[in-house]
Amino acid sequence: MQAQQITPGAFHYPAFLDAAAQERLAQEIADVIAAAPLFTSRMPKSGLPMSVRMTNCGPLGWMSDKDRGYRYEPRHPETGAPWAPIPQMLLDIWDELTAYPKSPEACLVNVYAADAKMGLHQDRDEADVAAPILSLSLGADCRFRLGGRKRADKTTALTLSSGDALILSGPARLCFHGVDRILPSILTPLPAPLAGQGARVNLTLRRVT
Ligand SMILES: O=C(O)CCC(=O)C(=O)O
Ligand SMILES: [Fe+2]
Repeated sequence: MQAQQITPGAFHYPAFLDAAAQERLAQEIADVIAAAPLFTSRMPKSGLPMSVRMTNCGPLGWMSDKDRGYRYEPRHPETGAPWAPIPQMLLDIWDELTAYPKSPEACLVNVYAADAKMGLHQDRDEADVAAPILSLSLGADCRFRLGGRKRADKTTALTLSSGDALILSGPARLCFHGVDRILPSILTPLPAPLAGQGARVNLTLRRVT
């Protein structure tokens, strides 16, 4: 599998998952959503809703609300149920692409409608920043933006497509990143098991503690 290094420590694997693997993953994620319904996180302090809807699997899940802000929780904020385990398929991909000695503890599932986006941010709610972040995308293309470790650093844009993997590791682990917009993608709907959920699904596997 050919990786393209975007910046030191940031590796893009275009078409890492073939169509059959995307379909299998979509079924796993549809099962995760059925067990742990999508919810809306809110920005700390302002309480403004995020445009993505989300859920999680794994011992911990990421969420945010007005009063307590960004954090990991062992239970779904609305149902109170523990998150389902991370599917074996994702644990295998983590081992293959990161070679990190510990398993991921959280898999955040972000579901983007065609008009959803995600502002430039760092993933820094994790105690373990030695571990990479592994991202997988399904469905519509997006314009992904990657910067440096300071918000004002120069950024580069790349397209993330269905089946792509992206790793933020080492010097890129704390780089700012975001999703400018979903690109029109009549040709790449979500795989069948996720049809109707939105335009794009992104998974991030994270080590937290
Ligand atoms: O959707 C993406 O590609 C990025 C998601 C992300 O940065 C996050 O969930 O922290
Ligand atoms: Fe992020």
